[in-house]
Amino acid sequence: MNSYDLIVIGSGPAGRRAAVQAAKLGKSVLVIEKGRRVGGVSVHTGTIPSKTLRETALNLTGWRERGFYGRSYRVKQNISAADLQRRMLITLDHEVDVLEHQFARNRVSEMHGTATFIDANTLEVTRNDGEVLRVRGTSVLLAVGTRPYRPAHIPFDGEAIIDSDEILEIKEVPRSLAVIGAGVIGIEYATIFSTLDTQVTVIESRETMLEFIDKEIVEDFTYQLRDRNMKLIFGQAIENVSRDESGKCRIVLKNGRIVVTEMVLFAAGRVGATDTLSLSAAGLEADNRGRIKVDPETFQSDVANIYAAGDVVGFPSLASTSMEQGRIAARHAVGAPANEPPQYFPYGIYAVPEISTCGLTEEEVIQRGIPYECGVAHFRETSRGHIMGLESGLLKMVFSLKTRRLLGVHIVGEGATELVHIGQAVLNLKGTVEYFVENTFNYPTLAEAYKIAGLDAWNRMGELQKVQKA
Ligand SMILES: Cc1cc2nc3c(=O)[nH]c(=O)nc-3n(C[C@H](O)[C@H](O)[C@H](O)COP(=O)(O)OP(=O)(O)OC[C@H]3O[C@@H](n4cnc5c(N)ncnc54)[C@H](O)[C@@H]3O)c2cc1C
Ligand SMILES: NC(=O)c1ccc[n+]([C@@H]2O[C@H](COP(=O)([O-])OP(=O)(O)OC[C@H]3O[C@@H](n4cnc5c(N)ncnc54)[C@H](O)[C@@H]3O)[C@@H](O)[C@H]2O)c1
Repeated sequence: MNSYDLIVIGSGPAGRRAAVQAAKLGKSVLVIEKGRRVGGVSVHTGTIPSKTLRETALNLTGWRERGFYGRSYRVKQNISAADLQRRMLITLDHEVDVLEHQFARNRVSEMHGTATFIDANTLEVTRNDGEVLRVRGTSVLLAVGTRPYRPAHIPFDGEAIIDSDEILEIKEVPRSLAVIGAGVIGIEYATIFSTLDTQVTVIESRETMLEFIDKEIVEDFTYQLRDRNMKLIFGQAIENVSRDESGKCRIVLKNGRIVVTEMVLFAAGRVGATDTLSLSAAGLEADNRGRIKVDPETFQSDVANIYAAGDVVGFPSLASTSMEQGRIAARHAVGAPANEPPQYFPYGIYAVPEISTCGLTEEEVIQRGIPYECGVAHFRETSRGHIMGLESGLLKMVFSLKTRRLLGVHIVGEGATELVHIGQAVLNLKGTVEYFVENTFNYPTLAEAYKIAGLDAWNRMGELQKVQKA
């Protein structure tokens, strides 16, 4: 039986960073991946395919140019599902190639098969060709991720009633689509398909969506979606979903309303992929959503030599945070502890338009009783916004009145997921409103919105200070 310092189960963002980190520290590492190719959900069914689909849809529809040329402007008429998938496959191949090369040059061993525990140090791997073998690890990292939640009462058929894995393989772009669940996945796909002129209806059982995002940003976002005719139904549970004789999907809501569409995307959460691991053999157990409890600083589970990182440990379930969790877990596992990560990380929602946020929302600041001031800039106030023909886009910053420090940055609009990093740096370096007022920003850029929002807040905060000093 082969032995390794660290065995990593899963080759998604958490697994891959962990494996390379341990290898860089001179440890022997094995990655076990049940998929045919490495990369995990992130590369094959989640982050990268959905973001590539988004980029393709925006390019082929000419979405970004419509501010100038009107809503009927198209780069390509009749965009097909094949058009959308072509670019995705090329991107995925490239991602896998980069990853394989990383593993090879860092001497990380790979095994393709499904891992199950025999005991806390021993794993049985059923390889994809049927062969079964055992391996031993001093430490084991569970980076098995999640899969779509598929409740029994939804009649998934892989064709018209689908989950977020299956949406990547559709044969035609639907004329109408109902998206059940206004979480990040649901909202990203709903808005992407809306750019393709699909009539989209979003059904969400809660009264609002994206509750962790600053309310003013969600309001602006919601207005934009409604303005382009997307139907948003909040506070409505689903009675049943079916297909009629003509193949159309019928969604009956608890209040009796019926929504009829060509396709239904069920995107109401995900569950940890822990059911095939035989966790009990290692002395571990998962919660009712398949997730594993860990120490938030070391990612060590209740069993000393077993660690878990990435989506399988729950919030925030991002590729970005999973990578960092994997790296930290690997360092602890091989006895080279890492520093704690900075307090604030960015969250990017690749809807159309993008949303990105870092730090405290205005609602959180109020809840904590912190005296504060906000600064706001509209992208249409920036020269870059004019050049790009932007009609929308909003950047908001929240500052402490007492310390003048930036507490949170919230953006909706073009480039939000890139722009947020300026705010993130100031936030984690404990910068104040003066940073934005005193520094010069490239012109014309969207980043100038920081200057405008900073001045907006400072004008009010400055007056307050003078009064206090007097
Ligand atoms: C549609 C969608 C869009 C997303 N968009 C973004 C985004 O824009 N930005 C962002 O930061 N995050 C995004 N995410 C989230 C991101 O994909 C996840 O946070 C990330 O993939 C989690 O990484 P992970 O390492 O935990 O595991 P995963 O990427 O889930 O990979 C786990 C791997 O483990 C393997 N595995 C499972 N069980 C076993 C076993 N028993 N034996 C062997 N192998 C096993 C699986 O085959 C899989 O390859 C998105 C997710 C989805 C679904
Ligand atoms: N851009 C990104 O970073 C990105 C993109 C996609 C996914 N993700 C990650 O993937 C994870 C999973 O995303 P998700 O959107 O599937 O899950 P989620 O749990 O975040 O959202 C599910 C939504 O569906 C609603 N819902 C649940 N049951 C329902 C029902 N029966 N009818 C109507 N609505 C219902 C919930 O109230 C919730 O709003 C997220 O935690 C997220 O971090 C990140």
